[in-house]
Amino acid sequence: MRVGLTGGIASGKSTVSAILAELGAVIIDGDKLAREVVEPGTPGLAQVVEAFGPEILLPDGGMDRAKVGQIVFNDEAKRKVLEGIVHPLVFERYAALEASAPKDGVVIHDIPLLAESGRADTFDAVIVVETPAEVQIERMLRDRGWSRADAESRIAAQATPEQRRAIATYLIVNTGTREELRARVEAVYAELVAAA
Ligand SMILES: CC(C)(COP(=O)(O)OP(=O)(O)OC[C@H]1O[C@@H](n2cnc3c(N)ncnc32)[C@H](O)[C@@H]1O)[C@@H](O)C(=O)NCCC(=O)NCCS
Ligand SMILES: Nc1ncnc2c1ncn2[C@@H]1O[C@H](COP(=O)(O)OP(=O)(O)OP(=O)(O)O)[C@@H](O)[C@H]1O
Repeated sequence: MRVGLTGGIASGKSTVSAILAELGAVIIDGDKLAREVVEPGTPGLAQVVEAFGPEILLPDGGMDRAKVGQIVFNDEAKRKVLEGIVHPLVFERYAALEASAPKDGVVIHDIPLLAESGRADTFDAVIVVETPAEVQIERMLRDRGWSRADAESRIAAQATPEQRRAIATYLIVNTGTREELRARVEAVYAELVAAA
């Protein structure tokens, strides 16, 4: 069973995906793939440098993610350029990983931009993790050291909660404790296994 997992930034996707992994699901992590395709020495990073200039490189040859984030979350056209480079490379990786994933059981595709991609209906089910914007912002200020404006610009670059709800088979509202989150994830996983 192929399941999409999505949610806004800092909504709790990675926490949900870690619980699902403990329960036995196979996880394919979109953010991780998006980092791998621009690692030093990759054709992906060469394309990013061609588009954004060598000033987005760190002295060690890696991509300066903070700098690229500052650029693309304040300029939609530049964000589209970056996405035009990274997303096709990520989808290639997905296809390869999917081909080698086990054919039975539950495979979770953690895709931050699933609602934006228009590909939700290619999955057997979609889990949406939802957290109020104010909580997302507080977490970004606390964990990432970003300014409120940085946090708000990331949220503004993403789908709205209504757009995500529209693709949800299972909605996980993450406003309670971690224990409550775990209980809800366990219930959703039991339903997925029953349907697989
Ligand atoms: C701009 C970059 C360099 C910033 O890196 P940084 O380390 O600060 O963030 P990280 O990659 O950990 O992403 C954190 C979160 O930001 C959000 N985010 C990332 N890219 C985007 C985007 N293009 N549009 C909207 N939100 C995004 C997602 O919620 C993601 O979970 C990086 O996010 C990136 O390369 N983005 C383009 C690729 C992409 O779209 N990735 C997301 C899904 S595949
Ligand atoms: N129910 C909860 N109670 C308290 N803290 C939580 C809860 N759910 C998630 N968190 C915390 O909120 C932060 C963001 O969660 P997580 O990393 O899972 O989100 P994410 O959606 O994967 O984020 P990103 O979009 O940045 O990858 C983490 O520090 C996590 O431990």
